[in-house]
Amino acid sequence: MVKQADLVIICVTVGVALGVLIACATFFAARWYKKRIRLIRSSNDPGSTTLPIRTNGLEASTEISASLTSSIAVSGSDNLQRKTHYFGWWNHQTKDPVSPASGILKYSYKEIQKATKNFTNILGEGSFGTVYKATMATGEVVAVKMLAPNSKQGEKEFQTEVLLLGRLHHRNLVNLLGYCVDKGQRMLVYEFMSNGSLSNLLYDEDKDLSWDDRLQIAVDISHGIQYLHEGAVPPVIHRDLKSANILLDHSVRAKVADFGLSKEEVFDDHKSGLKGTYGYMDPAYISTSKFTMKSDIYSFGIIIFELITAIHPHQNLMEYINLAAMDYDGIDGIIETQLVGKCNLEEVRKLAKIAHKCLHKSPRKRPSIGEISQGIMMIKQRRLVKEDTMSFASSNYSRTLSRIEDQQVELSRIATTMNQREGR
Ligand SMILES: Nc1ncnc2c1ncn2[C@@H]1O[C@H](COP(=O)(O)OP(=O)(O)OP(=O)(O)O)[C@@H](O)[C@H]1O
Repeated sequence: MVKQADLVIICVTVGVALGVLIACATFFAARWYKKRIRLIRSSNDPGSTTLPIRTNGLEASTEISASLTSSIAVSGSDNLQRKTHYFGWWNHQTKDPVSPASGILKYSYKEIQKATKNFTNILGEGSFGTVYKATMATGEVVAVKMLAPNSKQGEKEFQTEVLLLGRLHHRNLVNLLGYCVDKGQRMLVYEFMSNGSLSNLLYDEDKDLSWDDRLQIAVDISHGIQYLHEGAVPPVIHRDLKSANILLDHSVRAKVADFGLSKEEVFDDHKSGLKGTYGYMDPAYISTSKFTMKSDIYSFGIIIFELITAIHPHQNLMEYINLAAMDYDGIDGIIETQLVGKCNLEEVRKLAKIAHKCLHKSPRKRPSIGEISQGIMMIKQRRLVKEDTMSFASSNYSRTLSRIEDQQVELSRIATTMNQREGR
């Protein structure tokens, strides 16, 4: 029989255990409830939902709206088009859609009108609209892209461009300085790239691009893409890499331009919803409609071959590449004539090999932008080491030569002294 005292002890123990259990349950339930409330609040406030852009040694600087990045970031499918509802908050805040935190300036129509001399100084024309050269009140020279009227596609691209570029900064991306939403017009203000586009430089008659320039341009582009793919969090896919979207500054340093400007009209298969530019488009994307970082890599491979051959992808570049791939030195036969005899063939072959890997049929087998970047840098560095070794060798040789000359002078001096003594 259980004694009464034991019964009391058992009851107290069970009671205490039950109390502790209830206290724990209440504590965890309260924490879970608080967390949920916080999550609901933040999801209702797009402005506060920001994800950091990782610097990763790639010179990123600010933050990016989560709602935007989820539509731009890597997904493997055609997210950009499907997730346009994320821009809903933009449409409800048309007064000043860009957060001041983005660090870009808002201009009035009048300011831009004055800076462009009433829109007379045209730099070029793209599917987005006309691009003007402008001198702002501060004296700064900029490029102004004016959105063509009634362009729905352009409207979306405009939003993407302002939101994304306003927060992505890298020395190899064309910097967005400001924007204008005024008098029914939408404009983007960029840093001015005085040497225009790579395609203009490659295909204009009076261009002059040395092999060194081209190698440096390849390095610059790779760094721009590396920042997008590996520096930004979440990663960003450009989707329309081509020589026309690579701009060059006064010292022929290259920057990647035209983010978020998907151009349906360039590729005439509207039904498929494919975006990009014919000739640069990854065949795997065409067959699967899945756009990945490796599709950007494919386009970059085409740009590298343009740098080597100055053959436009619309002029059977792929056929020349395939022919050249049959021999180790096949690329020698399609190097742009301007470069023949003025470039290091070994370097050209190495760069072509990297470009070839970018065009691999299977996207998975294409290298990452980090690997490509490293590969191109190695071509440059190897040359520098060679030059260093040669100059070291030649400086050693001249030092030995001058030592021999010194010794000869000394010997002849001794001989003269001895002769003089003997003569005395
Ligand atoms: N930041 C800039 N600085 C100097 N010139 C520029 C700048 N941006 C664009 N341009 C000039 O304007 C032209 C048109 O540019 P835009 O980006 O609108 O079109 P695109 O890229 O050539 O073609 P598409 O938009 O059809 O792909 C370019 O070829 C270039 O010469």
